[in-house]
Amino acid sequence: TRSTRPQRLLNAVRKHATRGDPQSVISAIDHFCRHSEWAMNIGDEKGSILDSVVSELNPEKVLELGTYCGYSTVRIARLLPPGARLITLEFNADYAAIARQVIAWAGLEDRVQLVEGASEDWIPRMKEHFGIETFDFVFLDHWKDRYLPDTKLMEDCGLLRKGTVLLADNVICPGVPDYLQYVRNSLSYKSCYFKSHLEYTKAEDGLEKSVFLG
Ligand SMILES: COCc1ccccc1-c1cc(O)c2[nH]cnc(=O)c2c1
Ligand SMILES: [Mg+2]
Repeated sequence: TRSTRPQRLLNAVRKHATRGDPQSVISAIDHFCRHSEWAMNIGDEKGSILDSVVSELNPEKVLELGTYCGYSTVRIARLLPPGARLITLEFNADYAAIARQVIAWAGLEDRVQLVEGASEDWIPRMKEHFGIETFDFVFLDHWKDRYLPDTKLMEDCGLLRKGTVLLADNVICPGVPDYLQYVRNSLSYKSCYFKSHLEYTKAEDGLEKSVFLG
């Protein structure tokens, strides 16, 4: 049977990246997506913005919504101190299977917990199942129609605290108008837009950074 694009992306990581070297995994995926097949990783341009937000914040507890092949998981986890924890939720079992292997190739499995399932099922279980009180940083990169309901669900579950930072991918392309309107107009958030480009293309896209004010 034909291989899938995520499987071909993993093959490129195994062929070109060094085990235990997260930067080489990132570079191998970016090279594959620029020169072989486009894939919906955040990419190197928006990825540098993600890096700067994470480095400035130094979060202990991180939630990622939407793992895909684990590219942004590796980008974030490589910047975390060994005691920090990143929980990443992926609905698609095939993507999750590839992501586990990409994360392991980068040598970051000790900091990452990949959970398969729907965000709306797992967000209410973060406290009792993972012993999480609140998150310091949340990266939203999953289904665009889930950004707003999942943000409201995290608020209702008490998973956000004064100063928690939400960073949302694709706020222009494909776009998340309802989420943008909410975080930009709610008195509970201080929001700002980082203009960039859709991964590996010249199309406009950007990241929205929103600080929860409690
Ligand atoms: C399957 O659509 C791929 C695509 C096609 C055209 C434009 C944008 C996207 C796109 C880009 C992304 O960074 C994404 N990140 C997370 N979940 C997505 O569905 C997603 C989609
Ligand atoms: Mg994205």
